[in-house]
Amino acid sequence: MPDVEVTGPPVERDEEILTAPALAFVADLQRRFGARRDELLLARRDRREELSRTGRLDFLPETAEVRAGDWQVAPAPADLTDRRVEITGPTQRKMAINALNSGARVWLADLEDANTPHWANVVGGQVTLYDAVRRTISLTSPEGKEYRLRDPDDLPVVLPRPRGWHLPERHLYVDGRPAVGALVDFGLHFFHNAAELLARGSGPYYYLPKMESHLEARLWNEVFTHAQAELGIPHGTVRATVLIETITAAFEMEEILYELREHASGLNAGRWDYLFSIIKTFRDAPGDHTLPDRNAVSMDAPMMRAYSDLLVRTCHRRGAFAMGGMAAFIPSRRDPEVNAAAFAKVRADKQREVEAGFDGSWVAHPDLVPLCAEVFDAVLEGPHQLARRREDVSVTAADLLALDRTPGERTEAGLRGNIHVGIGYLAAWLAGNGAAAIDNLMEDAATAEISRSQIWQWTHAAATLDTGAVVTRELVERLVEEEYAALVDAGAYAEHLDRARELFVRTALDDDFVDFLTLPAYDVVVAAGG
Ligand SMILES: CC(=O)SCCNC(=O)CCNC(=O)[C@H](O)C(C)(C)COP(=O)(O)OP(=O)(O)OC[C@H]1O[C@@H](n2cnc3c(N)ncnc32)[C@H](O)[C@@H]1OP(=O)(O)O
Ligand SMILES: O=CC(=O)O
Ligand SMILES: [Mg+2]
Repeated sequence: MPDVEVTGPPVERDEEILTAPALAFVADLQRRFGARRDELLLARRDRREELSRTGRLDFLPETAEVRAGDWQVAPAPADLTDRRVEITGPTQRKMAINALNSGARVWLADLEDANTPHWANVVGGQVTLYDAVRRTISLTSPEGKEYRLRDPDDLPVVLPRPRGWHLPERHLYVDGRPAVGALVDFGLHFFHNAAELLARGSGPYYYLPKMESHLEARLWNEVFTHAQAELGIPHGTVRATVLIETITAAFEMEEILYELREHASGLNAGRWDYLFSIIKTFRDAPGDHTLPDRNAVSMDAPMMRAYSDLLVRTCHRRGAFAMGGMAAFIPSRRDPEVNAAAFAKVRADKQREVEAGFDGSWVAHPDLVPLCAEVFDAVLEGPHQLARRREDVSVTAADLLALDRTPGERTEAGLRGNIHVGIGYLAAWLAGNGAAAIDNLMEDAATAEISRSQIWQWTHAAATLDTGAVVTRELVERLVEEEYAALVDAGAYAEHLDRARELFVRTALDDDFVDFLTLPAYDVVVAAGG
């Protein structure tokens, strides 16, 4: 068996991305850092087991000095000082061009929540990013529509988001083992583009998802340090914005910034994975940790406010940007009523963020870029509001864990919605689309995780609904049949619905809780040769 083996199907222009030196670079990352990543995943499991026994979590005593210390992250590079509007989206070519033409300051090029790791997306995404860096990206759609960069000299800064530490890349083997997906995504992008970006006055900048501890941030820092040295890129060129989207990471915001301080740009309030993490972490802990309907948990809930305020305070104290998250409401160019409702809700969300001190925020659709810009323009006096230190904020462990003070009810409509979205989204995912609009909401891997984990928790806790009905396996199975029938009638992704239902039922109901929905879903993709 060769040291490095690509087992994925052929992808257009893969020979430009999977070159021998690029694969050697990724293999080197895998050999140096793969074992440590495996250890960190095991540590996650041990910690979760402890949390499920105690139901308690606190700031780490062993890192008190870091929290008390006087340090700052590296100053922002010139092209990353104004981040008031960031558009997110998959690296599919048409959407990439639309994102680059959207007027946003940053495009989060998503290889994660909004992406499925079909080999065609993994390699195709790298081709898109390669062309985007060099301003050569264009497309003629099957309908004959021409897509070109409107102004190649004035484009958003591109921040790819590699996969989280948990996902393997099962189409690329190093010494007989699947490489770590995150190292493949980062490694290929960095290898092909770091020097080119520098030559163009920018740099290799990334979003880092789903970390659960500062030790995981330390590993990323080691990867950056090594990758830069290996390619002769000056130390400290990389900039990373870390999503604080797990409950354990919320207790280690300072430590995560500290580990990455020579490469850190900011933190982002990834509210959807954060909710998933809360449900997952405390799903079977002693006491009642159930939350109301997914859509009832707003950013005004005390625990979400505490999380968001702590993030702004931590960032600004350390000279890092505080980035807002995603309001899931998607505008519609066809339905004025839906459009108006989406605009009003997104506006309220962005208003809350700018008032809380965030320096910018995310939108999921190009039509929302001007709205987000308008809200931040009205408040920001310069490119950011780092000077607002938020010293008024004081957040305790109890504030972050105030699940029981979250207003809202558990309803049958909520339960049904979780099933509808979960199966509908998984069908899209299996077809290769990692983001979908379902009932005018943006759904991606993070929101689907909430749907299935909430059902797991409600069922295992025998939670009661507003009707007085108890959530049982039988009730869920009956609603699954009904929602499945509705999805069949609707006709979208018909050939994937059976698999999607099977995956959903398994991950929402089996006693053995799967850490990530995308792990068994990826098995299905790989088995189908995708
Ligand atoms: C929890 C988190 O991690 S959030 C971040 C991850 N999630 C995401 O990034 C989701 C981003 N958003 C999307 O993928 C899309 O907006 C969807 C799938 C939700 C909806 O997409 P569509 O159904 O195509 O929306 P719609 O029909 O209104 O799109 C209109 C146009 O805008 C484009 N568009 C929509 N969203 C985006 C986007 N985020 N980036 C670039 N272009 C976009 C469409 O491609 C379409 O282009 P066209 O007119 O040239 O054909
Ligand atoms: O990645 C963002 C989130 O909300 O999850
Ligand atoms: Mg996320």
